[in-house]
Amino acid sequence: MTSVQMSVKDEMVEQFLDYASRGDLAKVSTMISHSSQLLNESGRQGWTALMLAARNGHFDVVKALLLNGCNKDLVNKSGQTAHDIAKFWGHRHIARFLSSSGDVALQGILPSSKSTENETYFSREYLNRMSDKRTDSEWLSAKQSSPQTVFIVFYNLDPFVTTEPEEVNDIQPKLKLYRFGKDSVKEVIEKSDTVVIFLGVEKPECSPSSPVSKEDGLIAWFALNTKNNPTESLKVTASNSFFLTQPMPRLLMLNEDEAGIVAQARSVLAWHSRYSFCPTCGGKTKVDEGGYKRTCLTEGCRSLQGIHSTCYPRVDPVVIMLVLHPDGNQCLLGRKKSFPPGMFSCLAGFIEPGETIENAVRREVLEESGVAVGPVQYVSCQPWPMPSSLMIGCFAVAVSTDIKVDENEIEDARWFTRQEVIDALVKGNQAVFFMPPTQAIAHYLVKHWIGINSNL
Ligand SMILES: NC(=O)C1=CN([C@@H]2O[C@H](COP(=O)(O)OP(=O)(O)OC[C@H]3O[C@@H](n4cnc5c(N)ncnc54)[C@H](O)[C@@H]3O)[C@@H](O)[C@H]2O)C=CC1
Ligand SMILES: [Mg+2]
Ligand SMILES: [Mg+2]
Ligand SMILES: [Mg+2]
Ligand SMILES: [Zn+2]
Repeated sequence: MTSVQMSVKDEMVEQFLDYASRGDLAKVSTMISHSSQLLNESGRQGWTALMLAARNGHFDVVKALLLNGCNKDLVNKSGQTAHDIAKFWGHRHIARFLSSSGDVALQGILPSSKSTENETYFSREYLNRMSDKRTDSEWLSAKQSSPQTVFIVFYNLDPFVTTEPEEVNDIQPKLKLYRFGKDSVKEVIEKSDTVVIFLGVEKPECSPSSPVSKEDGLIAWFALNTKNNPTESLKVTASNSFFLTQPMPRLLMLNEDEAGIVAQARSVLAWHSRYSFCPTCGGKTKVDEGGYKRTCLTEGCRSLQGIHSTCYPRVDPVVIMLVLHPDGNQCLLGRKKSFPPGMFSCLAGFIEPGETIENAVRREVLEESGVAVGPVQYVSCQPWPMPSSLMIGCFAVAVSTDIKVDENEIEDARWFTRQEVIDALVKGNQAVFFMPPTQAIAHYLVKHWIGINSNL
């Protein structure tokens, strides 16, 4: 670095420290938004902006610095932290604030994080997957021939469902997976293009009234997918049964137990339908381990040496985030061109290789909306079997508020006030905008921020 560059930088640091010391929040915030590296810079005697703000009792500046991710554990040349300094000079509220955990810096913006796991649609584990049985081919084939075993059938990844007789005329009837026995699916299973996967066994508490299988008391579930319309050969008894086309939004009409089963089955079956050949050599493969592996049939293929991820079902992690305004009372929602008119949702994006959840949140929000994000907090996740994503739901706090939409990705993004969001949740499509359905994690994140019981 040249001496001219050095002095420009020194001058900036000097000015930044001066603003922090004098409690000029607006100037401090502007400088951070241009250069976040200033946050941990120090001047004379190793004093940082946080220490100077703490020394002079500027609580709002201390909060802003922490919110932007400055390190509160740095020490000056006398070995004092910002906390020590605040305590020494009698600013007890600042000292208390600095001594509490990092999360407290976000108080009033982020809702308190609960340690309990939050259930979302598609996330319920109705079955015990019993992965140890996937390699027990004898056990698997005994289960496939057991009269108690349940088969669910997909045709081009659309599940075969039925409606409850009394619900047929409802505007939006609840759908149920059609549970076939082994004899009804015999012909379909024998077809060469059919893939059969083992899903698991019913947990005892799930099936109190089901007949118990005589071999080991476990009722197994399998799913199969075929590319040829199997309606003829499925000995269907119920007339109000059909293949559920258009997964979105119709897959959201199942009950919670079955939504979890479909999340598992459809994702694995979609993987089979897209990866029929070996990704390493392009050769033919065979289905192994109850449908949880595809093994290459080409002798000497590299995928046969050691363990390779190409042989196992894939999951794509996606971050989905509710970005909160620094004032704590607005949130950022966007809309894609493909959304129904009037609908806004959380921003979302695929995690890229070599990226953390937090960095993916910051990158996607910046790319799509131009808003810079500081702290990120994980909230909950949701399997999304279209075809095989895991939606990782987060809250994120914005550190800049100007919006510049990337029109290639989204059509619009806006800050909505808490009241506008409450109206959208309460009034549905009578409000300024409307939200995705309750089953989507975007809906859940917004409700969770507002503090409404997410089961309502
Ligand atoms: N459950 C929910 O509440 C919501 C779910 N979503 C889902 O989140 C997912 C990701 O959101 P986007 O905004 O589309 O992501 P995105 O913002 O990363 O943009 C999508 C683009 O990323 C590229 N891409 C990178 N990796 C990809 C992969 N593994 N699969 C497909 N495309 C990939 C493609 O060019 C694609 O057009 C979508 O599948 C969407 O259905 C989105 C919003 C709400
Ligand atoms: Mg994107
Ligand atoms: Mg996106
Ligand atoms: Mg992306
Ligand atoms: Zn191969």
